[in-house]
Amino acid sequence: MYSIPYLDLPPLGHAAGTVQLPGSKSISNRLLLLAGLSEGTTTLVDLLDSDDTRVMLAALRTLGCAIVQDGRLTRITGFAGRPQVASAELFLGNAGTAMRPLTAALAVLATQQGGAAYTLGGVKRMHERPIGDLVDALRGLGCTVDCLGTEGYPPLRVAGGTLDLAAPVKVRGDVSSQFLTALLLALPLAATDRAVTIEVVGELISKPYIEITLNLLARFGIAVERQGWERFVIPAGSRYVTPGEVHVEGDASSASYFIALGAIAGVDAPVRIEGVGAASIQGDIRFKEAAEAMGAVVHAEPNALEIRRGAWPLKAIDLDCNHIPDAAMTLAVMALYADGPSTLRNIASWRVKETDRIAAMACELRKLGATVEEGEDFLRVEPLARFQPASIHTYDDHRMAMCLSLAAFNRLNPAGDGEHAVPVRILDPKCVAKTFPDYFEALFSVVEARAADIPVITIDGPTASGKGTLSASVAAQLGWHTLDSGSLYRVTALAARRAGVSADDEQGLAATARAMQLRFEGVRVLLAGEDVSDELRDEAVGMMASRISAWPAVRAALYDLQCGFRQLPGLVADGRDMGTVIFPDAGLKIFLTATAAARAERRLNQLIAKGISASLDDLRADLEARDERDRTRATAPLRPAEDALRLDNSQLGIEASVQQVVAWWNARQPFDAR
Ligand SMILES: Nc1ncnc2c1ncn2[C@@H]1O[C@H](COP(=O)(O)OP(=O)(O)OP(=O)(O)O)[C@@H](O)[C@H]1O
Ligand SMILES: Nc1ccn([C@H]2C[C@H](O)[C@@H](COP(=O)(O)O)O2)c(=O)n1
Repeated sequence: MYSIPYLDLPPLGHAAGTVQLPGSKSISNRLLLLAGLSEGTTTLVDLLDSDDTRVMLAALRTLGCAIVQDGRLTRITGFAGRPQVASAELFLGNAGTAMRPLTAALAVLATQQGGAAYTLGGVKRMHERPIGDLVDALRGLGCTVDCLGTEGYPPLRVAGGTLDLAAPVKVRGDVSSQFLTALLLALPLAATDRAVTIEVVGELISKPYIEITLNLLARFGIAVERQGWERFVIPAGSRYVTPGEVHVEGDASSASYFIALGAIAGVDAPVRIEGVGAASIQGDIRFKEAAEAMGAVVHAEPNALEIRRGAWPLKAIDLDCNHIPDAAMTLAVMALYADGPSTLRNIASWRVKETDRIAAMACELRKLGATVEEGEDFLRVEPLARFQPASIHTYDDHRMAMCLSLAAFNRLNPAGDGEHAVPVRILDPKCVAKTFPDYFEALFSVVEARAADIPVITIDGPTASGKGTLSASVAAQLGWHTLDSGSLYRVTALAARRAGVSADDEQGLAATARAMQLRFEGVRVLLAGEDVSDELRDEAVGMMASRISAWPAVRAALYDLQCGFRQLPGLVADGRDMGTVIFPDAGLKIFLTATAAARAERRLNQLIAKGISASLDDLRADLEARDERDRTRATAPLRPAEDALRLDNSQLGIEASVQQVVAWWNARQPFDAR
């Protein structure tokens, strides 16, 4: 996951490959609650691991469930309708799928257990999301529910009361279907002696989510009788019975981003999505039909989808999106690539989600340059001929981040010239943790970008100037990859030494460099499967690396390997010739220096930390000799690129150096501060 303030997406190109979807959030949190309420142990396979499921798991633990997580399996031993604690304060983040059903379940349980009292709260936005319709329904049933802040909003306290099930329980269905889901999940706890009827007031929205609820209830032994979409009867004698093992299918809403990706960029080969398909019980699977209406070519298997681009530009649509409320957001961004204005209707529920998604989507699409009309319950988006670079606010809303990432395909824009392309900055990218923590990693694994579009910062300089340290920290701040090019010369030196190849044998060394079987695992370097990272830092290996790196054939042998590190979303490369030879088109080049005295002292401290003693004078003499050789060799000598910025960190701390480089980088980016 990218836990950084912003992630810049360079202009992206074609897409192909396979994505494994994380488990469905809606199914995961429903299953967790059902397992928690049941007697016995339920094993959930491929449960979603995200912010929203973590708060549900924590709440269930607090209430007395035993939970064991073991790889793909989560085993939950339920509290069988009797929480182990009579009072608890539950923090539920911004997870509506936890807040609503837990409120209902605990309100009902609190009526059955004298003295029980539970409070349920979350983050600030959760306290702005209405829950009044559910509170009214529960109070109508005889539960005692207090709103601790604003009436009709969390935080809530449920405590005591007397259930009266004689009359049907009434609940509004036109703001959020989660209120009905909450009652459907909670009321089997009360339907022991008599059937309980729920009546929906108003037109029920998001019906597919109710189908998921009914489907999962059935698996736990509760066969709800549905009478149209107005009445639901929970049979007398209801009792939750664990089905044993349940597999969590992939998240159909999350699939929408990759379906869109195939429709926009699946040009030569399809994008394959595994984990969800035609057999899905999730309503958002019908996003597939909306994408097909826009031109996508979709091949559906029971548990997988393959998507290719069909019509291009995409076809504009005018669609009632009530049946795919979450996935429909993705259509708003696809509309930028369409052949006319697209209208998404019946989406009023967007306004009470993680953020007011109609307002947020309109605002962010306009930043890209789009013309957008926003109504109480609709959004009309015109195709965009020329995208503007934009810094996208994500409103702590995972779907805003994932949808807007699709704007990075603007190089493919059918109304564009194929040349004009802009990056997209996604602010607070870690908000995807709510449902899809590794979304951006998954995206980068199936998309391509022109090498020239992938940003590079080079950091060259003499030995022990702090290149590696600076490079790693800048890369961590930007979410980029690193290339420690010195380690490639060092590993060549080590491989040659082991193979008995002389430092004077240019062709033998080049052959050694080409034949090396290397693997990089983070900062670790593996040579023929052996982790040689520590050995590479030997002073003798460094000295030999300096000698062999003077040979043009050795440098040529390592050229392609180094270029291959230029991968999405960006690269910070350090060495001697990064800015002059390997990445001459880098967007920012730094020449990092420090006095020989400072560098020798840093090296000494490094050795002392490793328990190795050395003389400061010897170290200084060695590094000066190495610098001299690196500077004076004929091929790719150590020198600043003409357009490099110089940074002397003799007196500048690591953090200050990092902030300086990031500031230089940002000053060159096209994003404004909106
Ligand atoms: N600005 C700084 N101030 C003080 N110490 C620093 C600074 N930058 C780096 N160092 C320290 O200097 C030492 C050498 O840093 P580093 O290994 O990053 O240098 P390098 O240029 O990559 O070296 P080499 O060329 O040998 O690979 C490390 O112990 C590091 O913590
Ligand atoms: N781009 C590079 C990187 C390194 N070298 C050579 C010269 C250095 O003395 C030696 C070891 O590098 P270090 O790990 O100390 O950065 O490798 C080079 O020629 N070009």
